[in-house]
Amino acid sequence: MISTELLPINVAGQWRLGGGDAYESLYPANGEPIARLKAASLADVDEAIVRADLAFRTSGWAQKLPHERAAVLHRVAQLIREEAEPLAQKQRLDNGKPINETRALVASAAATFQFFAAALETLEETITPSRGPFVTMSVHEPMGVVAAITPWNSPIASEAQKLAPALAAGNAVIVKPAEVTPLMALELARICEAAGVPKGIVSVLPGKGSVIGDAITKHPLVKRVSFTGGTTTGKHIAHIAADKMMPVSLELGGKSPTMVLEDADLDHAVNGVLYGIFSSSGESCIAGSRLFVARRIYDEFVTRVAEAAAMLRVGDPASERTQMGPLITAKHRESIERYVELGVSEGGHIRTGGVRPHGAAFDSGYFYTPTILEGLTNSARISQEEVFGPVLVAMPFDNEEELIAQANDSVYALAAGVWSRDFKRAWRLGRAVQAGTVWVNTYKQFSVSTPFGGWRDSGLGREKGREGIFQYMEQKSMYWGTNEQPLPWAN
Ligand SMILES: NC(=O)c1ccc[n+]([C@@H]2O[C@H](COP(=O)([O-])OP(=O)(O)OC[C@H]3O[C@@H](n4cnc5c(N)ncnc54)[C@H](O)[C@@H]3O)[C@@H](O)[C@H]2O)c1
Ligand SMILES: O=S(=O)(O)c1ccc(CO)cc1
Repeated sequence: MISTELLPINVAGQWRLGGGDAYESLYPANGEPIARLKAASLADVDEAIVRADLAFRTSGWAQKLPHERAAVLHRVAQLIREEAEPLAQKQRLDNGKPINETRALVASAAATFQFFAAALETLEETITPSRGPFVTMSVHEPMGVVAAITPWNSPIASEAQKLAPALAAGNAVIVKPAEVTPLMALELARICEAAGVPKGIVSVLPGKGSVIGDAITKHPLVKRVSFTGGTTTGKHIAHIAADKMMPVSLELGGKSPTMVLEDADLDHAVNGVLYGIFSSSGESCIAGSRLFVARRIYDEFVTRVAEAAAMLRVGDPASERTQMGPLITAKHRESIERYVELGVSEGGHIRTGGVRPHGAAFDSGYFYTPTILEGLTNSARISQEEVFGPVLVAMPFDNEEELIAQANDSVYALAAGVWSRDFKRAWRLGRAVQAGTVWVNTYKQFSVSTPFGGWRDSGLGREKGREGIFQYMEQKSMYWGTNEQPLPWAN
């Protein structure tokens, strides 16, 4: 247990107990409580947003010069790095990911603050070509209060990805973390305050999405929602946003295809496929959950992937040797088990996995074995729906045309992988596959300077990259008259 005391939440700079129901955050590896807190109430939501709006207008945060705000964000990055190990351990407890993964997420959160601090300092507004007796320019203004709604699967990284550009842009930010993983957002708010972000500019309101997230989205003072989570929730938020004429960005689900061609470096591809689906226990939006393998090498390749999957070290997230930890909750594991049963009822057979691991070490946590299904087509429900767990569907293909048709036959279009030594084929497939991100001869690599987002049901808008900061700003075109030529009605 991190603390037996009820943890305070952050209502526009006031650290206090939430007004909602008390609940416990559980360690997915053993189901034991690690923290207790009270969720935000609807009154907390309203108070946080009204006070955030006041802080936006009066704290001076939005008026700071870019290099001054950037200095604060650089300090946030530095403080995250100074506290990296305790943060990683806390996130391990909150979310159950293996410690090596939580360390990488903490490092990426620091890098994200550093990147947006640098982006802010070097941001250029544009003077546009004039077409009259005036000087024209395009500038950007902060929006006011913006909301960041995040899922449970990569807490500190998802929150940093929204908080850093939104703060860089000069806004006040309401963070609504997933109910089951509230700790990292609270830690980031504490660090932002310590680094010099004025009180009231960051709030953290944990609680049920359908209540707290909904109220935040509908609030008239909230000028933008940046949402990461499931597609159904994202569509619901998009409807609310349409009614408010509010811009949204939606980072949603995926069912990403990985394509392995006959000429691929198979050692490399086996590792890439395993990492793509089984890292983070498959609880990853970009999990490579549909594997298409050239028929000529299908048996050999899938045998190698299945043998390696069965050898993955599933277990204690605290151990540096662990490759796959537990799933997030007992309920989520049940949903994955139902998907595997569905796959079997649709005609699939389990090549490996498909069970809970046995042994005392696993009894009270939410563990599941790396699972591969074969014998299914791309139109099976388990090939079409996001499982969000360690379940791979493997399918052979006969030619490129059929491969692309199947890879693109999905409501999702978030990511894709291509494995081939033939540059021309890899280029052709990489350009033909419909996805927000394509990895060629690698998978699940990220750079904060490269935009990320999905097509179709995988989302709207892009995060990261220098342009990511503009999501949180309104654009303004300015015309400066030069008085060289009178307006038509001049007297
Ligand atoms: N594309 C990406 O970048 C990306 C990254 C990570 C996860 N995801 C997706 O997230 C999903 C898993 O996360 P999840 O189960 O937490 O998703 P979710 O949609 O259930 O919840 C995400 C967040 O939205 C909140 N929420 C729920 N209902 C809401 C409502 N009506 N109004 C406002 N907020 C609401 C939740 O409390 C949580 O904070 C998967 O589909 C995964 O693919 C996408
Ligand atoms: O693998 S995930 O944790 O789902 C994830 C989160 C965010 C991003 C965007 O940088 C990519 C993958």
